[in-house]
Amino acid sequence: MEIRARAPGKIILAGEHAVVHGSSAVAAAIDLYTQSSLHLPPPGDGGAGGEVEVDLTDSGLAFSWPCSRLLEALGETCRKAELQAPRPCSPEELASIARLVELHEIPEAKIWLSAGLSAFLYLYTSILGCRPGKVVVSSGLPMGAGLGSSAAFSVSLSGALLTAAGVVCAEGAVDGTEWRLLGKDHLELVNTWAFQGEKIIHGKPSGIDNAVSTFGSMIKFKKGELTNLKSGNPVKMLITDTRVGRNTKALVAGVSERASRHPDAMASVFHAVNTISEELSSIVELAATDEIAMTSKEEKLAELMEMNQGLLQCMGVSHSSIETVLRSTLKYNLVSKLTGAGGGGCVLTLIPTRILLYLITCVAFISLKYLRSSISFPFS
Ligand SMILES: Nc1ncnc2c1ncn2[C@@H]1O[C@H](COP(=O)(O)OP(=O)(O)OP(=O)(O)O)[C@@H](O)[C@H]1O
Ligand SMILES: C[C@@](O)(CCO)CC(=O)[O-]
Ligand SMILES: [Mg+2]
Repeated sequence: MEIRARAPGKIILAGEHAVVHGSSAVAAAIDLYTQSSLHLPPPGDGGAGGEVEVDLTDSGLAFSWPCSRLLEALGETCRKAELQAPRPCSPEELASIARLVELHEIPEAKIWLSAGLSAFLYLYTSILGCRPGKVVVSSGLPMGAGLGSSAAFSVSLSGALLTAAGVVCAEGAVDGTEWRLLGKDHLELVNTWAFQGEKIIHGKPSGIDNAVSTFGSMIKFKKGELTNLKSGNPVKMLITDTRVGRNTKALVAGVSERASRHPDAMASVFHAVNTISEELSSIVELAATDEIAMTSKEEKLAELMEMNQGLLQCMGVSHSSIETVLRSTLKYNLVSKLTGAGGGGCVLTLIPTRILLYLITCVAFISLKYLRSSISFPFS
């Protein structure tokens, strides 16, 4: 049996980090996905002699554990958890899982994979027990770059595993693709499991990344509550990857440490971010119908993104590579902000309609010129 599930990455338009401390944030799914393909041998095949395998195709590494070894190390977990209500991974269980991951020598340059492997082992053994199987993971998302690769990993894995366990199943088709969607209740369950995976990778996630990866579209998120945002006119964003690697867990911990050193100052920063996210989400929802409204909507969005970036600098999560992108885009009067955990990773730049119209006019002008010269050429 083969089951395939995919989940998208995301951008955060406003509110990252502050959302961990209770502020609102706004995020949107993007069309880059992580896919998990689960292969299960027929029941009775492999048995206690079988293995649990994971093939991480993007990093070119594969890992496996004999089922008997997993059963010995995890005992209770391998008797399968209550699937409708996942329990958090206890520190003892996490320590046992870490020892299982350490059985493999992961190259130093790819040691960051160990968090993803721990999340994999937790989700696999909690949902399917210690039965043999193989998962192949592939992704179009850059890993550790602020586009929610860890959440897409946890959501696609949870989707495939819960489908195999028979507790969720796909319903309607996604327009124009071979993919089918899960119903609302099933998505809720996938999201709850994926959040447990995110906790293993991130330490203290707010839940925004797994929520937007599970439910898609554009959302406002505050203290675990999700509101769908209906955006009339889509805004265009350019995503620049600084290619500076960083780790969300460490950055989130750094902000919490700063907050405990300067509680009042940081509370004001988080409050300001909350106001920005609230205002941004209401602007997004304003149905812009004519050109003037669209322009003023973009101007407001740009200003709010600029203010949010300033507050992210206050939190200590910007980086010289991010500042270079900010300066470069500012030369063209374009506003940018980091997205996701910062410290490197990706930067968003709002591309206003005026620039798009300018680009379209340039392309039209160039093709017109080319057309004229190609027509006139034979006569000249
Ligand atoms: N396709 C994948 N294969 C294996 N591990 C993955 C994959 N995608 C994500 N991971 C795990 O997630 C980690 C990256 O998560 P991290 O939260 O640091 O960055 P991100 O999710 O890309 O960015 P952000 O959280 O800011 O949106 C990797 O180090 C790895 O452990
Ligand atoms: C930095 C953060 O706010 C967003 C990471 O994409 C962490 C989180 O909310 O879990
Ligand atoms: Mg992440």
